[in-house]
Parts: sequence; structure tokens; C-alpha cells
Amino acid sequence: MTKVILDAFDESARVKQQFARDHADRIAVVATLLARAFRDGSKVLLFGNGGSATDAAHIAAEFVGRYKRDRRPLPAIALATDIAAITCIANDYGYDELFARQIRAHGRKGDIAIAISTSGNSPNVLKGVEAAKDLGLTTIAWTGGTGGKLAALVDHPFVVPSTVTARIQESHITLGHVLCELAEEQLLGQQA
Ligand SMILES: O=C(CO)[C@@H](O)[C@H](O)[C@H](O)[C@H](O)COP(=O)(O)O
Ligand SMILES: [Zn+2]
Repeated sequence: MTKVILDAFDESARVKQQFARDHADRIAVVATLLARAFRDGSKVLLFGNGGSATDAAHIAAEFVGRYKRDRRPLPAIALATDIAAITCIANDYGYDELFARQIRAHGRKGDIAIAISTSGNSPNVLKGVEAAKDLGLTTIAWTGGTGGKLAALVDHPFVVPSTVTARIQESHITLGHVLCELAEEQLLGQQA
């Protein structure tokens, strides 16, 4: 049992270290895009399934509430939290339309769409990105493994170097926290 425990933590740390080294420049670029979008009055839409649905909600809450520092609320919406919209869209239009329809409802040019899929191949996530691109949103993907179809679709792909769903998600949530921290710093100025 101890081996399972130690292996999981060691692998999570190793994947995160490799991911950070591969993506540090891109993380800085995307943090600047987020800060600029918020400064311009635009918003962030985040979406994914399962654990990625709750990662989307977690990071949206960091923006709307706060991450580390007191500041104005920043507009961010997670698209798998409104149970009425989810059940209506899935029931009336099909599960694959879940995110695309909400993107078309809420998305405006200048907004940023963050699509989260460990496989990069969930049809509703891919359709959500296609809708975002049609509307002129900046598109970002948090994915893993090969990046699937998703990595090739978006403006800024983040591909975690692992094929294990849980390990990929563990890097995604760290990525989300780092983006919040950097965007907050850029909006408020670095703390002395
Ligand atoms: O959290 C986990 C596994 O750690 C699951 O809930 C997982 O998110 C679900 O199986 C998702 O449906 C996987 O979809 P995706 O990440 O491949 O788009
Ligand atoms: Zn999980």
C-alpha cells in the first residue's frame, strides 16, 4: 500500500515539474492575455467533464471571489454548474451541445474560452471550442497525453506529459492556480 501512495505522489510531482518546464513561457503569455481581457471588460468561460468540470468551477471561483489578494471580482463562468441549463440542453439538443450552446449564449468577441479535457477528445468540449472560435474568442486548452483533437484546435494548448487522467488533472489545477496568481499580480501590480 505504501508503494501505491509514494508512487502516486512521486509521479504527480514529476509530471508537474516536466509540465512547468515545457510550458513556462506559454503560461506567462496566457496570464497576460487573461489580465488584458479582464482589464478590457471581457470574461472567461471554462468547461470540461467530470473532474475537469469541477476544476473549471474551482478556477472560475478564484476569479469571481479572489485568489490571494483583495481586488474587484473578475468575470468567469464555469459551464457545468447550472443544472437547469445542463439538463435542458442535454435533453433537448444532446450532450454534445452542452458547452457549444452555452458558449453561444454567453461568449462575446474578446472573451477567453478555457477548454479542459484530459483526453482532448470529448465531443462536447471540441464542439464548445468550435463555437468559441466561430465567435472570435481566444481559445485555450488544458489537456494531456497526445493532446487529442483539442490541442490542434486551440490558440494556446497546454499538454500535460502523462496519459493518466488523475495525474493530468493534478497539473491542470496547479496551472489554474498559477494563472490566477499571475493575472492577479498583473492587474494589481506585484506586491512589494
Ligand atoms: O475525474 C475523473 C478521473 O480522475 C473523471 O471524472 C473524468 O474527469 C471523466 O471520466 C471525464 O469524463 C473524462 O473526460 P476527458 O477529460 O477525457 O474530457
Ligand atoms: Zn478525478
